[in-house]
Parts: sequence; structure tokens; C-alpha cells
Amino acid sequence: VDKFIAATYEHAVILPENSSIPVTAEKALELMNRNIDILEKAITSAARQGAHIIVTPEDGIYGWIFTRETIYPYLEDIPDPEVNWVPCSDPERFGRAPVQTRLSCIAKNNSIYVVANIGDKKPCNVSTVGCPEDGHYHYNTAVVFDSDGKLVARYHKYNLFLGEIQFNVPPEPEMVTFETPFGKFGIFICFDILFYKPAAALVVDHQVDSILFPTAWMNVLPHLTAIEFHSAWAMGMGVNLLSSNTHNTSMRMTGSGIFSPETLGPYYYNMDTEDGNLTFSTLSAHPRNSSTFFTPNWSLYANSISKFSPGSNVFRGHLFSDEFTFTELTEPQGNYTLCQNNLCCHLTYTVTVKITDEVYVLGVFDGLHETEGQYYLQICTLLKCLSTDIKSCGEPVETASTKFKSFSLSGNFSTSFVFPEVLLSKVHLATGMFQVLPDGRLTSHANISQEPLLSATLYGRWYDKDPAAQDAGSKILLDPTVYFIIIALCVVY
Ligand SMILES: O=C(O)CCCC[C@@H]1SC[C@@H]2NC(=O)N[C@@H]21
Repeated sequence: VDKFIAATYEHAVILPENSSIPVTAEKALELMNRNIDILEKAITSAARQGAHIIVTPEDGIYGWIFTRETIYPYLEDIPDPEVNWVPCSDPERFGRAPVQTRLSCIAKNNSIYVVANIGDKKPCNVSTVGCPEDGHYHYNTAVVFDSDGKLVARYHKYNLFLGEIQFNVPPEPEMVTFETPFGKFGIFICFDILFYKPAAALVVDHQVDSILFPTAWMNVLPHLTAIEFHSAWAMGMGVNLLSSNTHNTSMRMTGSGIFSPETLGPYYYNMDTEDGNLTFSTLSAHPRNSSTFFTPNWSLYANSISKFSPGSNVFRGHLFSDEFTFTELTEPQGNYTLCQNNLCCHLTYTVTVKITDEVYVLGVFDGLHETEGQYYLQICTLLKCLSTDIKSCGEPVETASTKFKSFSLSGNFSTSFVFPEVLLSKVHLATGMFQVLPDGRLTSHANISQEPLLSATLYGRWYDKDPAAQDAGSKILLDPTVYFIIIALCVVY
């Protein structure tokens, strides 16, 4: 089939009363069943409305903030899907598995693919290197049951986020894919989206059409709000992204959506109430086959020009702990070039009416981000400062009044992984208000002037410069078999 209906459910997870005190397996199951009761209603409703697949959030069944000991009663042994198992029909085949059984029955009874996040436990021998002292590995795991209730995918989260001390990192990143009548799917969890493996590699090396993405994403303005970054990732990578976030406003967790390379949503973002939400969309099964699909050459335009004037009044400021170079947009219209290290950004803009108590800047960053994980960034951004004090540029800001008539933003990126973000006042996506040109320019459409702008950004990830990639490189250099092969080749030739 060419099209399918996808659903994502943003779930306000019921949390354990006190996740620092161990509970019995019965108590743990009681809490998980209360969450699954809510998920079941959402899944049933999605299926009735024609959805073929539904994604539910990371931590959506038991919550967060555990120790290894307190998460243990929530875990089940999740077998490799190659065993061909329908837990609903054969619940005891791999030991006690009430959560998998229930999810499998929900998928089967409603004839819908169900994606959920649960915990896997794998016993190991404590005398083996790497085996934790408590004798089992714990994994943050995404599972998929097909419309017959069969377990068809199991993925162990590789890029654990700060504080996920209850879980282990699997020995290698797992590239989990599966075929459906509506395209090839890949799967990863939350923080994974910022890294090459497995996220980008599923698209580049495995050519998936759609990504299933359970997440528990704490929003961080100006560049890492869930709907903003996840829609940009789908556009930049050229795939569908079915993103299901946990809903917890006190943790800044909200923002789910069904993003495709061409459309920013539908999405759900709600910081006002604690309501969950079901989102639907009809998607193309093979988005890259569309006649309008192309991969931009991100640096083509920026490399071709030299006519822009460098910004005067250049200053430095912090944005999510990264030291950006900024220049203020002082006139109602202008052309600027601004560089940091190897990255030069170009901006052309016109504002409709300049609001005098608002300051906008062009910003550039080319460096290693080191807060909450290390990843190398190349960013060109046009953004509103929190106040008229330029020291506030880069700080999170949610509202704006200045409307732009037009803008065009580009940069001479060293990476081909660039994610285009445009965010409007009150954290709305600029659906149908901008485009990316084949030469790498992010340009506005005329309707951008309808709503005040918070930020427009080319968020580049230079994966090859990540410390993890460098480690992998030096691992190869340290591997004695590499030297053996080189010496053997020298001898032969
Ligand atoms: O639990 C996860 O894996 C999700 C964490 C993602 C958080 C995003 S990425 C970095 C940034 N820091 C935050 O607090 N939120 C975002």
C-alpha cells in the first residue's frame, strides 16, 4: 500500500508513589496495569478510527527515577523476536510476562501494530566481565507487536540519558528494523535521536521509511523543544517520524507528533493541562519516493557567495551552555555574515514592524556540546533574545511580537546532517511557512509574516567529530588484527 494511518499517544504516566523504595512484583504490575488501562483505551480508539500503527511513550508504563533495585520488579525477560512469539496465545512460553501478554492481546484484539516501552532483564554470570553485581543486565526497551499480537521488534536503548542509572547500555548499538505492508520501519528511543547510531544510521545504512520513536523528552528552548527538533529531524533525514512523548508539565515533557519530510505534524504541545492526547495522520509508506523529495546540498549557497557584510557589534553569549557568537539585527532589514571556527552563517531578513522592546540576533556555533552528553554541533540561528539586554541572548524565551516579512538563512556546513527548525511565538511550528532550497537555504514563505517569530535555525550535527566516533576510530587503530592484516598484505605483495 502507498498510504497508512499512524497514531501517537501522549500519555500522562501514573508514577510510582515512591520509586526509591523497592516494591513486590505484584505491586509493580498493579501500577503498570493502571497505565496500560489508559493506553488500552487510546489504542482501541485509534484502531476504531482506522490507525494501522500506534506509538506509546518511553517510560509510559512505569515512569522514571529508579535505582537498579527499585526498577527490578517492573522488568520482564523479553525474548529475541526471531522466536516467533504471540504472548497473547502462549503467555508462559518464556516465563512470567504479564505486560508483554497484555500488550500482545491489545494489538491482536484491535488488529493494530502496538509500540510500547518496557524494561528487559537478562541474567548473566557475575564472574563474567561486564555482568553487574546483581546478576542481570537491565535494558530500556522498545517492543513492537504486530496486528496478530506477535512480537516483531525489540530494541535496547543505546544512548541512555543522564540519570538512567537503573539501566545498562547494550554492548553494541542495535539496528532494529522490520517490514510491514506499509513500508520499512526502524526504531530508537529518546536521547538516541541526537546520535549517528542507531538513529541516523537506520536511515543512511538501512533505508527505513518510517521511524517509531517513544520518548520522555524534557523541552529545552530555543533549539531542543520536542516538536521543533523532532519535526526538523524528520525533514532533515527524509523519513516519517512517529514521536510519542510522555506528558508531564512539571518535567517540561510535552510534544508528540507525526512528522514527515514535508509536513510538520499534526502535533500536540500542551503546557496548560495534564491531559494525554491521541494524534493521527495519513502518511506516505515510502516518503523518499515522492516527486518532491530531494536532499539539499547544505553548503552550496553559503560557499557560493561573498557579498555579505560581517556583523559589527559581535559578542559572545551562552545558549544551552554552548558559547555562541552573536550579532544584533539592528535595522528593519539587512544582510549579515557571521563566523565561528569553520562555520560561517548568512542571513538576509526584513521585519514587518520592528518592535522596539525586542532584540533579535544572528548566532553561530561550531563546537562540541558538553552538557548532558557530548555531541558536536554546527548551528546557524536567528533568534529572539529573552530581554533587550543582549546578555540574555540564547536564553529560553517562549513569546515574541516581532513579525518577519521574510528571511533566508544558510551556512557552509561541514556535515550533511542539518535539521531545519522554525519556531513561532508560544512554541508553535511554522507549518507551511518555510522551505529548504536544494542549495541549502532555509527561506520563509510570505505567510511567515502572520505570526511572531521565536527562532529559525539550521541545527547541524557533525557526527564524525563526536568523541564516541573518535573512540571508535582509535579502537580500530588499537585492534591487533588490523596490524596483522596490514603486515599480512605487505608480505603478500
Ligand atoms: O531520556 C531521554 O533519553 C530523553 C532526554 C532528551 C532530553 C533532550 S536532549 C538534551 C536536552 N536536555 C534536556 O533536558 N532535554 C533535551
